[in-house]
Amino acid sequence: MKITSAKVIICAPSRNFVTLKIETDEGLTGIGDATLNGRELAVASYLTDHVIPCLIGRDPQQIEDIWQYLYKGAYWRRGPVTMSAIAGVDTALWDIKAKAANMPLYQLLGGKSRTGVMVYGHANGKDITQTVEEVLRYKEMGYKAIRAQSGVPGLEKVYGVGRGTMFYEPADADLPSEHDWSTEKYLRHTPELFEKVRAAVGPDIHLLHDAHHRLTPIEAARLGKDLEPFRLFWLEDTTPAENQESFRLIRQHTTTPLAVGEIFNTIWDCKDLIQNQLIDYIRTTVVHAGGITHLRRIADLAALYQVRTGSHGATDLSPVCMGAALNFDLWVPNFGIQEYMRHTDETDAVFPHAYSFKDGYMHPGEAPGHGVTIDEALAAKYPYKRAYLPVNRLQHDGTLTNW
Ligand SMILES: O=C(O)C(=O)C[C@H](O)[C@H](O)CO
Ligand SMILES: [Mg+2]
Repeated sequence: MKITSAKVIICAPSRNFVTLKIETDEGLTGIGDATLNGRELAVASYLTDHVIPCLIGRDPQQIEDIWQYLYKGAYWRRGPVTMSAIAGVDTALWDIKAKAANMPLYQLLGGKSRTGVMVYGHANGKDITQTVEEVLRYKEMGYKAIRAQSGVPGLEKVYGVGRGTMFYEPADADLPSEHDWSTEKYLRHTPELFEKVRAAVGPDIHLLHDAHHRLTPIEAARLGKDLEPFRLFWLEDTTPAENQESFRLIRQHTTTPLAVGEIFNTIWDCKDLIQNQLIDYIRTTVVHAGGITHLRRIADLAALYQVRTGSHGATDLSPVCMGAALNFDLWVPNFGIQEYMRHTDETDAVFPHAYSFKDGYMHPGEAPGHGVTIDEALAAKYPYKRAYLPVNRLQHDGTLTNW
């Protein structure tokens, strides 16, 4: 089999997505997600200008060799642009291989290890009362695990709290909008939020929370400690994780399980965290961590240390990524949970898919490949529209901080 052509499809049905489509001389095609929120065109250029010319004529069945060729061959390794581009190729090649085998991708990976993929949904509200109502609504919809985020008194806009309740989209402007931030206000508010949420929802629902990289290690340690009575499934992204060592300090102070990794691109970003057992869940996902081939390597390392997976699944990861991730999740032995932030109907129409949600669990479906396709004619009706994530400034003096 040979790769005869490949192209990048950029579309914006509700938000921007970058999709790589690979065609072969045997008529089989595969697609991969290569979306990098706010930097979409950089990955599109990386693929079109630098990767696609290297793919033509290669055997798409040699997934590992192509992965190594793109990773080592660039000389400049790692980084979100490179690894999202490699992920796009890798996902499309696994799609082709599974279609050639006439199997859903999870079968090719080793078959299913569980009956369904437990997912967590996003409940958020402008204040505690509204967030509690939302958590109960998610419970009613069948979710077994729910992430709770709430507006903070005295702050105008807070990460995780959108205008709508089902489709939160933080990349909301063609230049970054500016939010204000106060760690003191957030740390005062969040334990009360979880006290109320836990009391309302009962002991059996898994609760999660995302601090979105905003705290120092000692602040994170305090939050983890304050949240212990409410038995969180995980506390996510407490500190900017470039400094893997900082997790040691957090760990010394709290038994609240820790999750990190949505902005990691390779195994090198999480190697120390895993080997030193400083985290409980690794959140790397297919599109930003080099595809199925590399994610499998990360999960295997994590398994040695009883660290479980909890892949990122926000709306800026396309349904193509979601389909691939669900196949991975159904197989991976050390699965923990999968994030599931629903896409809009417009997005779902552009990316018809075999996966489905029922009673808190998802299933990738039985279609050969990863089970997601793209309606190119429909995609063409939604051209790229620049959209950036916000930035945060400290409320008291305007210093730029982590968003
Ligand atoms: O879903 C999450 O946990 C996020 O933190 C979402 C991120 O803000 C989003 O993917 C940024 O593009
Ligand atoms: Mg997050």
